[in-house]
Formats: sequence, C-alpha cells, structure tokens
Amino acid sequence: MKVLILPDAQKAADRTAEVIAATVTARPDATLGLATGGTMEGVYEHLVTLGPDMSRSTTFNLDEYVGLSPDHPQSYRRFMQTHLFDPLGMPRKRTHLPRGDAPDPEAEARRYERAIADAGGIDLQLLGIGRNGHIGFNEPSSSLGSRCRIKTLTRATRDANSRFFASLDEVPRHAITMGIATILDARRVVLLATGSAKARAVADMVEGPISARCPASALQLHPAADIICDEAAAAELRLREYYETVHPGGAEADVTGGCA
Ligand SMILES: N[C@@H]1[C@@H](O)[C@H](O)[C@@H](COP(=O)(O)O)O[C@@H]1O
Repeated sequence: MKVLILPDAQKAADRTAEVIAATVTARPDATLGLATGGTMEGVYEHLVTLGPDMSRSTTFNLDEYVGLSPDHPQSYRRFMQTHLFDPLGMPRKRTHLPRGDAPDPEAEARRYERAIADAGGIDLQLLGIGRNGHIGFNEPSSSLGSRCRIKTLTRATRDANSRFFASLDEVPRHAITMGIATILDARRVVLLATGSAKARAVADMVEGPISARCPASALQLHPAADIICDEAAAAELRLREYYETVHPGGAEADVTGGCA
C-alpha cells in the first residue's frame, strides 16, 4: 500500500484524475471501476479538463441505490452522466452501473458481478471512503470475501449522504454494491480521501488491523493499492515517515513509484 499526502483537496483530486488519464492514454481500451460521492466531483471535473479519449474505455461503477431509476436525480447513474459520461461524450453502452430499479435486486447484483468478469475484470478501480471506513457500500461488518450483493445502509451513511437528498427519509435504505472481494480483484486500486471527517477512517485503513470493522483495511491485502489524501485526511496517520508527502510548492512525487 502506498500513501501519497498532498497539501490540499484540490491537488489530491487533480492527482487522482491524472492517474486515470494516464491509464486510459496508455491503454485506451482499459476497463475502469468508478466511484461516486462528493470527493469524486473534483476528480471528474479535472479529468474532463484533461480530456482523455475514453471512447474505447469500459466503465463499471461501484454501486447504486436500490429503488432509484437511472434518471432519478440522486441516482448514481445520473451523477455519472452529469459529472463524467456526458461531458466526455462516453458511449452509454460502455458505461455500466447496477440497475437500482431492477425487479429482483439480488439477481441484478449477481448479473453485475458476472458482467465485470465477462469484461475481463477491472484494470483500475477508483475508490472513495466513507467516514466509517466503507468502500463502495460495503459497510462495517461486510465480509472481506464478499461479491456484488445488496447491503443495508447504516444510519450514519444515510445521514452522511442525506445532503444530496431533500430529507433523510428520501435516502434509500439499501444499495447494490460490488463486494470487497470484487474490489480486491481489480488489477490496481486508487483510493482518494480528503477532509478531516475522513481522518479516522484513513488511519484505520492504512495502519489498523485488517478487519471487517473497517472494510477499507482490506486494501492492505492488495498488491497495487495507492492511497491519495490531503493533509486533513492524513491527520491521524502515525507512521508519517513511511509516506510520500508533497509540501506546498514542493516537487511532485510519482504515485507510480515507491514501494507497495
Ligand atoms: N457509496 C459511496 C462511496 O463510494 C463513497 O466513497 C462515499 C463517500 O462519499 P463522499 O465523497 O461524499 O464523502 O459515499 C458513498 O457512500
């Protein structure tokens, strides 16, 4: 696991976007795993300005709310169309999310897992992290061997995400999400965490025990996982001398270098 600490959220998001752009430039037919959430807005904004040709890329998002149709304003499909797919002109048939309004959500989750495998797996998986250490919607207590399935959202996660909805009551109670084992199958993982609200989760993920208490800690098992964070999200890390830190105005570190 490599940790890169950048001075602020903007620089961390820009760096993450540059990793994605470099990946699709090197391999235009790459399969990307994509994420949603407020943290990703800056990433996609910068990626759109970088303007890589993603017309041959295939994408699979981590998750979708159960019960929301693709055109629901708060669906993750809509989020992706707005922030990335439409601005980059990506062909819809190459972009995949679970169908939140599928009549049988469990069957939809199984179909989604198969679709990822049929596409040859994910080359680069982008991740955010929840305040409670969740990745995708794998809430604490998720099996580290889990595959795509339905998860019940915790009150804490619904509270955190209620800012995107008119009220807490409107936040769905379930989601279809890639499992932790699905995520670990990706050939490379890049997780972005910014802001002080993520500091505890980042410390548990990087320096804590591998445990279902902090689902993101499973990334310690991944051979090619990069954690990109800003100073605020890095505040509770104790082993600072082992991490790559870019100081304001300092030389840019190469996120692909260093030791895993
Ligand atoms: N399912 C998503 C996660 O993939 C994301 O990492 C998390 C953090 O979101 P934010 O970036 O808004 O803090 O939100 C949701 O729960």
